[in-house]
Amino acid sequence: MLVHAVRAMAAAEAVQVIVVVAPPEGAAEVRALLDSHEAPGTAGVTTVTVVPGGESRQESVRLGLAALPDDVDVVLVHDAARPLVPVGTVEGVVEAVRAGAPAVVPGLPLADTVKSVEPATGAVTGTPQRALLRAVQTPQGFDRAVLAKAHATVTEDVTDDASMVEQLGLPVRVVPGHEEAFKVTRPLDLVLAEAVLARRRGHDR
Ligand SMILES: Nc1ccn([C@@H]2O[C@H](COP(=O)(O)OP(=O)(O)OP(=O)(O)O)[C@@H](O)[C@H]2O)c(=O)n1
Ligand SMILES: C[C@](O)(CO)[C@H](O)COP(=O)(O)O
Repeated sequence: MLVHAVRAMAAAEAVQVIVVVAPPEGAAEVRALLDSHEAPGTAGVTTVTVVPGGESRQESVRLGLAALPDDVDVVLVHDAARPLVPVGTVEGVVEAVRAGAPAVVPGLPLADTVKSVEPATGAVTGTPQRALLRAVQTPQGFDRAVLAKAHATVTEDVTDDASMVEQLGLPVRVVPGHEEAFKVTRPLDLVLAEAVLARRRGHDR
């Protein structure tokens, strides 16, 4: 998945530097893995750096940020668990940041109705209006200074970087996400990922 995720990011013309944040004890293994798999279509990529991660997701992002060259002013934070994000989605996020948005997330409308619940009892506490909800994906794009400030300010655990920017009171914009940017988390997701890859290989022939 990591190799596919790196390839997906590298395919975007705007992406010039990739920092892979690896499990601290696995950084050498990750480097070797990437070295043994060429990233085709590395349009504008100049470097792929691997750095050891931290104790938490946020700490790992902070370490990745610290490894970026000084001249990078737009940062994408991507999950290796979303290996099939199409290049158009990546480029859409970059364009929106370059157009002036401090933080940008790709998102899709929901097919399911969502309930909030009391986890201990399962009691439903509300039904948010579905039309107002979006399931957000990665890469999430940021003005670098904004992301750095968010990481220097917010200490509570969050599940995405954009919510840290929300906590700063700055606007976060949603741009169209893509079904193929789904997170490969459950066994069925792997089946779907194989099917998407098989279809893409078929189209390449
Ligand atoms: N020290 C850590 C811990 C986590 N992560 C990142 O945070 C994500 C979430 O980690 P975790 O909460 O452990 O959940 P997942 O492994 O993603 O599982 P789930 O999909 O159930 O959330 C990981 O995938 C990884 O990208 C990290 O970079 N550094
Ligand atoms: C960032 C994210 O992909 C947005 O949907 C998601 O929150 C990541 O969750 P994870 O548990 O860190 O994989």
